[in-house]
Amino acid sequence: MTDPAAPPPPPDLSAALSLRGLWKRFGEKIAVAGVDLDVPSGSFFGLVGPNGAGKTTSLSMATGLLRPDFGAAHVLGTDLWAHPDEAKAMLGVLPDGVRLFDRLTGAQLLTYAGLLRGMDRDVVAERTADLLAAMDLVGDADTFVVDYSAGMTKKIALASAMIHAPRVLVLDEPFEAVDPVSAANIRDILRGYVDGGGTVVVSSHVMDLVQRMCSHVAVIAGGHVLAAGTVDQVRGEQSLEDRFVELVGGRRESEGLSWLRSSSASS
Ligand SMILES: Nc1ncnc2c1ncn2[C@@H]1O[C@H](COP(=O)(O)OP(=O)(O)OP(=O)(O)O)[C@@H](O)[C@H]1O
Repeated sequence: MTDPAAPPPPPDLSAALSLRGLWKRFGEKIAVAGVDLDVPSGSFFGLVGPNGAGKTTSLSMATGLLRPDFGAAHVLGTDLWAHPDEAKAMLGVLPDGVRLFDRLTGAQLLTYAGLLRGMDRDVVAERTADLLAAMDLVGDADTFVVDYSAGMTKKIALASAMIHAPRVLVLDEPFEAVDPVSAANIRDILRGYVDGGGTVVVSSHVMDLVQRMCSHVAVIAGGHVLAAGTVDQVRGEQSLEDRFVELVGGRRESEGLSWLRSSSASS
């Protein structure tokens, strides 16, 4: 946990993402309370934490979607809030609760994402075809995104985040609503991306997936980082899930819901 009085250490300019002293308050609610975090370049980094822990708020501030009240974020040594264009060119982001231009078809949306990034039209066409194939969306390339299922929408949003071949991918819950075969395909794509020198940051509630897939993990709760390091360092001799529960606490006895048990229903 960060001592609010202590100045944060200087950023790690070699890290893919280096967050220092990030704070965010919404009205009375302090969502993020002094997050310091380094995501090593070339890592597959999992961000885990209970509901409302501050994961999405931290990732939004780390990727230029939300301005912090205090603190700084560096992307591969570039100060995000001082040089947003330069830093954002290196980032691919799958935000939480994606809102897309859904009156476009899947193919049009990818083309639009590539052209917005200033890419050459031929390269965009080639990558659009590759990404549609990789995401198993070729058959729905000409369907409007508004008519996509939740999992298909997640996949086309992920493809949009990748079209400019960013050096760092930041993905908020990328596997939510995605079917197991597509999830396995996406995991393969992400592993290949990391093997090729990219860095992936994923937030997830699925501990087993993070333990299997990620090289590094940070546990965040109450707006603070409780533990961070390699997955083995953080989990020690336990499973990541057990370690998470130990760090975060919060297991509740369900006695309070005795009225929900049919055997005790009397009124
Ligand atoms: N725009 C907002 N206005 C007010 N409160 C907000 C806003 N965004 C987030 N919060 C609050 O900040 C806290 C952290 O939210 P955040 O979405 O970052 O959590 P999270 O760890 O991503 O949660 P989850 O796992 O449930 O997605 C929560 O208490 C949330 O209610």
